[in-house]
Amino acid sequence: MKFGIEFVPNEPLDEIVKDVKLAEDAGFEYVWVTDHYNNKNVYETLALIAKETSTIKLGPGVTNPYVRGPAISASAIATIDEISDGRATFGIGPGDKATFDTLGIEWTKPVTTVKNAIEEIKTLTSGGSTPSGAALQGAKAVQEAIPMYMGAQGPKMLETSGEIADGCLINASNPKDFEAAIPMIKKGIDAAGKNIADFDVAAYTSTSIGTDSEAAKKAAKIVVAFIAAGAPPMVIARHGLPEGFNDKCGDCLAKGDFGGAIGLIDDAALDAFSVCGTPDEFVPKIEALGEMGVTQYVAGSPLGKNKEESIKLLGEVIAK
Ligand SMILES: C[C@H](OP(=O)(O)OC[C@@H](O)[C@@H](O)[C@@H](O)Cn1c2nc(=O)[nH]c(=O)c-2cc2ccc(O)cc21)C(=O)N[C@@H](CCC(=O)N[C@@H](CCC(=O)O)C(=O)O)C(=O)O
Repeated sequence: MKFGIEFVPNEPLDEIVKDVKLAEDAGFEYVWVTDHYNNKNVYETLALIAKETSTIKLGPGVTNPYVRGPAISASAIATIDEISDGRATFGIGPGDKATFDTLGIEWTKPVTTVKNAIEEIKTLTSGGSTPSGAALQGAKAVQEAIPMYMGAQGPKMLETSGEIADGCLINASNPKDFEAAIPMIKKGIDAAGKNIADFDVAAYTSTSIGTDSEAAKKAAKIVVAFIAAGAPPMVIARHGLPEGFNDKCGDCLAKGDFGGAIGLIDDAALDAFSVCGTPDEFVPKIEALGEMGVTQYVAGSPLGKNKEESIKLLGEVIAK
């Protein structure tokens, strides 16, 4: 199992760099930086991380092809690849409609748009030019191809990731979600005549680890409430949660009743949408994900009550 860690660039950048260095020392192989227009810029954050680290692979987890055209993303990730001396990875997903409505950006044909973007970025970063004549000159074309990952959850997006990408980052924490997702990815892999052994299935989880199990669970509840609120009814049913559970969470959150939302999150909901507990409790949960075909465990927000302690404890899990 490979281990990755997610950072959201909405805190002081020197804090993020310090925590990424801790993660690198703890044995993490990947750092994924989220990309939302209202946070700090993903590429400037990655550049700082690249300068201050030496082994961890790094990339956007995930950007989208609507706020930046493929050629701009290609230039940005080729630059990160140069700064990091060949450690860049690239995660791209379709983004979400609400964000693009806010930005006044038309969000159409997400599968096709992501697919075309990946093809174009692959061409440009390996020194080629697009049919319209775009080509990277100053942004050094990379020696090794930069691994392409897709942020995907829907059936078509998952299938497309198998077909054209090197891996995918799936926002899910429970083996049941991968039981459903991996056959869809495999459909794309088979259609492209590729081998699933060469594909990285990353569980982009909500993680909360601590020496005190109950405190770790408590720290995850608000994040799980947001995840549950965004989960489609099919996923709610998959995890045996009561019908309308997502709407109940969403209603509380919409009213700003965070106490009410947290009150809804019981162990069943925590188990469905997060991985929580002590290092000893983590091991069987990560093994269960591995048995379902997950090849990279990405520790996502909140990590735990105390980020530094959580990164060190996750290092203990990595070492097991
Ligand atoms: C578009 C959507 O795809 P999805 O995979 O479910 O998208 C949900 C999320 O993955 C997407 O919002 C991501 O951008 C969210 N996301 C992030 N989104 C961000 O904006 N920033 C982030 O940092 C971020 C991180 C992230 C990490 C992991 C992860 O899994 C997702 C992440 C969907 O509805 N897909 C369906 C329908 C696709 C569709 O629209 N099909 C149409 C059009 C087909 C075409 O496009 O050609 C059709 O069939 O006619 C499907 O895949 O089957």
